[in-house]
Amino acid sequence: MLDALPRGFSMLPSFPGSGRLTTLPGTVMDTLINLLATTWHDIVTTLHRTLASNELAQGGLLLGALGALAATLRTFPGRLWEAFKNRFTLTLDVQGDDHAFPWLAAWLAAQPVGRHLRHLGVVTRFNEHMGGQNLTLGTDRDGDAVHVRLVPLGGQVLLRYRGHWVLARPSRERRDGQDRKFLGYTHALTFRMFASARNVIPQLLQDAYDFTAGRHDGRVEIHVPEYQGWNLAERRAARPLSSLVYDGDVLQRARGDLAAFLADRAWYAEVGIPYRRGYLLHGPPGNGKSSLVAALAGEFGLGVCILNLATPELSDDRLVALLSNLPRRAVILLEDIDAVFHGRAPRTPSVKLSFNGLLNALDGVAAGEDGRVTFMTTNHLEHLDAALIRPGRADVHVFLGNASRAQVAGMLRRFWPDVTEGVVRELAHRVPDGAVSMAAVQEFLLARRGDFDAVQRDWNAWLVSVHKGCPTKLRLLSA
Ligand SMILES: Nc1ncnc2c1ncn2[C@@H]1O[C@H](COP(=O)(O)OP(=O)(O)OP(=O)(O)O)[C@@H](O)[C@H]1O
Repeated sequence: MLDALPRGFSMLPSFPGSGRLTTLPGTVMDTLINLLATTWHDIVTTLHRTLASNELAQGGLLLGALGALAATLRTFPGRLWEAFKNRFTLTLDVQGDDHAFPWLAAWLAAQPVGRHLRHLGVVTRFNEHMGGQNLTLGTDRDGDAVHVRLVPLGGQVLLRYRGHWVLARPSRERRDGQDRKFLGYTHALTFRMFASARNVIPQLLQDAYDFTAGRHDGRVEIHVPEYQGWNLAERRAARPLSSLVYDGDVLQRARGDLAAFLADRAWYAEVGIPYRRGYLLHGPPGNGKSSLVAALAGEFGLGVCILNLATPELSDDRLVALLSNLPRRAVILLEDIDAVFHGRAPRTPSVKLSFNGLLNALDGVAAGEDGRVTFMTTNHLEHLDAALIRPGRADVHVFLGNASRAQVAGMLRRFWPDVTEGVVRELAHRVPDGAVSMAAVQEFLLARRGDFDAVQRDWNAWLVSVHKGCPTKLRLLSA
């Protein structure tokens, strides 16, 4: 049939316009077809002649064919497995920055087969929920136990869950920023199972959640930003609220307000108000702003996400992502906001965040059902733009000033509960109201821990020394 076609080659006529093949005149079509057929015929004939007369070419072809076959056979099981996986199995992926990750990781580590995971990591700053094997190495200077934990980072195990086979695989990937700067690791968990196991996934999630829920041990989890999510940096023993001494009913009001907010979720939804509350703690340094946040968090079993707004890595977009990605039951703490903006202007060129970006992020959608509790602290209320601290962004303003006499007395009682009330009051009375910070009082008492005579002996000299540069207060003191 091909042989019957005319051979030869002739120049194609040029066609005006955008003529398509179907519009070509019949003779031109014929010429084109003939040309293609002739070329194909020539190729086949040449190949045939070469192979018939050249053993080397024959061998080469055979080797090539065998190579192709071997390659196909080699990849065949993999491709068969891929096809099988796609057809009959399903995958459940959980990324490390997702709230469900610690539940599932802990659940997996607690399964008997979890012990067979072969890629382990050692962590000393860990979340109980990470699961793994806890090792106690000794005690530190304070007598607190020093733990490390072996956590699964890789490998895979096959386990049986509610009558289904599940292949579980923890993994982690290195994350690099610009110029290959190491940013940390991204953790993930993959569960692969037969498609028929789809209906046990909700139960698996429920079991993992139940496994970790209610395990709160009273420690406050401190989170720091990691990329667009949060990383558990530390678990601190919660500070009891009773260990803090504030003036008047400051503490009770702050506690009551937060308690009411946490209990009011349904009401907020009902009246359509975004479920969030902002607290502004202001006053001179060392008077318990950060301590109050930590103590309230411990009291209500909340975590604390500490965010430094001045860091050059914090852009407007990243702040929005971080605020909408808070861990469950965690408050956000923006410390020393006056160090970032003076009015609306950034204090240093390294601050990437814009003032409007901060306002928008604070106004953004509250994170999930948990709502959002924001604490801002500042030593200089007067440096802050009114827009930042208006109700809606900072609903409750709490002033924590220097120690009042009542606070000094309270601190003395904490250190020496057995000292008579008369002595405590007399010592406290010598301190002018608002003249020293609570941190300074604490430091003085700590240095004389267990030696009340030294406290009485050094009290006046100490007051004079902390009042250097404050003549009015000194006069009061010596009066
Ligand atoms: N009202 C208080 N009651 C008991 N201890 C206090 C009080 N205020 C401060 N302290 C003690 O002083 C130290 C410093 O307190 P904290 O860091 O909370 O102060 P701050 O107001 O946040 O300071 P800054 O403004 O410098 O960040 C803490 O160790 C804390 O125990």
